[in-house]
Amino acid sequence: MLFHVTMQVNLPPDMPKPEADNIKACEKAYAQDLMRKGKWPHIWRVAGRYANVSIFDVADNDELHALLSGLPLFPWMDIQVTPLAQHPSAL
Ligand SMILES: O=C(O)CC1=CCC(=O)O1
Repeated sequence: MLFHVTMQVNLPPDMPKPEADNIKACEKAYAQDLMRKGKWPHIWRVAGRYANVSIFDVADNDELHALLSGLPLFPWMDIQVTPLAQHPSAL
């Protein structure tokens, strides 16, 4: 199942930089592991925002929730999920 996911990151401005840098490094490693496994085939930066638009390819809602809630940045994210279905005009 494919899901369109928007993640808005809201790190507190007063978080110490070393702590923020460590969380971001953990996030990158976690994300790239899922990308190598084919679970996270697309990620794009939203221009002008600390946000991304991603496509997840997972078995079901429960797998998506498990992957998203495991994100190191999850406690500081607003996440919007849109389930995707086949479009009848798609080739
Ligand atoms: O920077 C972001 O958009 C948050 C993020 C998700 C995966 C990753 O590597 O960074």
